[in-house]
Amino acid sequence: MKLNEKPTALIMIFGATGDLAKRKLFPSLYRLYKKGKLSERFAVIGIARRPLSNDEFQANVKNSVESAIKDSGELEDFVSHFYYHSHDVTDASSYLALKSMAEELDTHYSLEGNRIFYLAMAPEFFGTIAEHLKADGLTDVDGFKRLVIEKPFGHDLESAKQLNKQIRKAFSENEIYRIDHYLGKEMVQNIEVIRFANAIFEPLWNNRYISNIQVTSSEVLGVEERGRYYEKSGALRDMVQNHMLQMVALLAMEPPIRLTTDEIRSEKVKVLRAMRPLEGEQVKEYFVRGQYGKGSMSGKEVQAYREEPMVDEQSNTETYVAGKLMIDNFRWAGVPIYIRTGKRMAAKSTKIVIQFKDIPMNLYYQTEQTLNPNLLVIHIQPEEGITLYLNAQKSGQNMEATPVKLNFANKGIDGMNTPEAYERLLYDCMRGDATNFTHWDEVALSWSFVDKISDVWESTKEDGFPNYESGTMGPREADQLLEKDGFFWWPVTDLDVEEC
Ligand SMILES: NC(=O)C1=CN([C@@H]2O[C@H](COP(=O)(O)OP(=O)(O)OC[C@H]3O[C@@H](n4cnc5c(N)ncnc54)[C@H](OP(=O)(O)O)[C@@H]3O)[C@@H](O)[C@H]2O)C=CC1
Ligand SMILES: O=C1O[C@H](COP(=O)(O)O)[C@@H](O)[C@H](O)[C@H]1O
Repeated sequence: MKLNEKPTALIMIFGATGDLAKRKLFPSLYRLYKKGKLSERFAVIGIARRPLSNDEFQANVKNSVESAIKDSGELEDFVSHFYYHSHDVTDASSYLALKSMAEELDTHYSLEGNRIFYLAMAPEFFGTIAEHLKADGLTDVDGFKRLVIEKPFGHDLESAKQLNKQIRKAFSENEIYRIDHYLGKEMVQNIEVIRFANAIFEPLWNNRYISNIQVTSSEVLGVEERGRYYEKSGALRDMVQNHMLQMVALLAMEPPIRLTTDEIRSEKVKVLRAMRPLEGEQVKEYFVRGQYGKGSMSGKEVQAYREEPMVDEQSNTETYVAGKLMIDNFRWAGVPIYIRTGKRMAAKSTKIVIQFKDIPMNLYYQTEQTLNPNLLVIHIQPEEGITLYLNAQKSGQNMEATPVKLNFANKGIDGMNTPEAYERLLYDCMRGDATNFTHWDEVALSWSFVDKISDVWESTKEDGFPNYESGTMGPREADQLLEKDGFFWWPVTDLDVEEC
């Protein structure tokens, strides 16, 4: 399907009264509609247990769009495409009613039998829903059928395999769209373009010129209302297994022979296969875990993780992870890729810093001082852009090198907000482009890497928890992880350097 084509489909959202649907899915569908990317030939069935009429459901959709988007208009037309079906997904008898509703809407909107099943529900229901969809004939369609699955995809490799087996009974691999919303972010998608469309970077993108890479995704928010889920997940499963490893795969992969879904995925898989697995004692050497204690954030006292709702007061769950990854292949041998992510940190920031190796000698002026290394910084969020830190002679200075920066701010170009990750991903799914969704092989490899770490962490209680104060950048051990290699974490705030 071409980029400007307007897809036609019936979208069934399971979990349509939940938080994700309200905050992300409805506003994203609205943006697509408003931009003319959805044809008039679409319909949405919202599915959840609570009884709602179509009118009540449409009012909910309207409210959620209005709260997310300031200048929303044309809402009546938009919400008229939404229908509601009250249904307990564990109740086998109610799928047939859903089927006849789907068929009516298919005819009414001429949807050509295209169906998207979006599972915005707790993962324990994913397998059951997929099996019922097949058993009751909802997947017997003339057009395409696609299953969109939210994270977490399993709790470990074993449970992920089980889940995959269940959903594969009803959908083939190329009909499954596993969401990793980081892959929908503008600047995450830009990693490939920065690397493969610039003659100045690709030749340097290897262990001869890069000394280390740092990927940070820090959050200011704590665990909020998600204690029940987070207690079983922790930062390793919640962020590292998916978003962090996906960013690493994009940074480290070889250029694909073509920009097709299969070729890109196959290169990412090779990176994940080349990641050095960690066993036993090595986990301690390469990974650091943390848990936030109380602290002060923007002048307000906040409570420790162990005091959050639905969290065990002796919890051993990590809210912070820092790690060193080694990709044992020809391009990356010897280059550490450091990752860190955590909650209740000093700033909300996702950033990638590529630190280049020092030049062999400093010819300039204060030769006893080393020059600042060249850095390429990819700002994923909240700001979006690229900064290149160079050394240059400042006017008036004689043969003296000073650090300067070249800045490209993505949002500064036309003042427009870049599309929400979910907006892109929904559109991609409707168009049948699975490039920015994770293939089963990537999921499996990520789990097998992460499982080794969680096995060790779960069998050894961390006595020092909580080990970082809310409002800081994590535990001291995370700094030591880099210090022992002769590096340090670059700050997530901009370096105080003059712009050229
Ligand atoms: N919220 C977010 O920002 C994010 C969420 N996710 C993932 O998205 C999924 C949904 O999350 P979220 O929206 O936060 O969850 P919520 O708990 O807010 O919503 C759950 C939804 O499922 C429905 N539901 C629960 N049990 C049943 C049942 N037996 N039959 C039919 N419907 C049922 C609920 O409605 P009712 O009670 O009326 O049945 C509700 O609509 C999860 O997998 C989560 O991990 C992923 C990333 C971000
Ligand atoms: O998937 C998740 O991501 C969010 C962070 O996403 P971001 O787009 O705001 O960076 C995280 O808060 C959440 O715990 C996790 O489940």
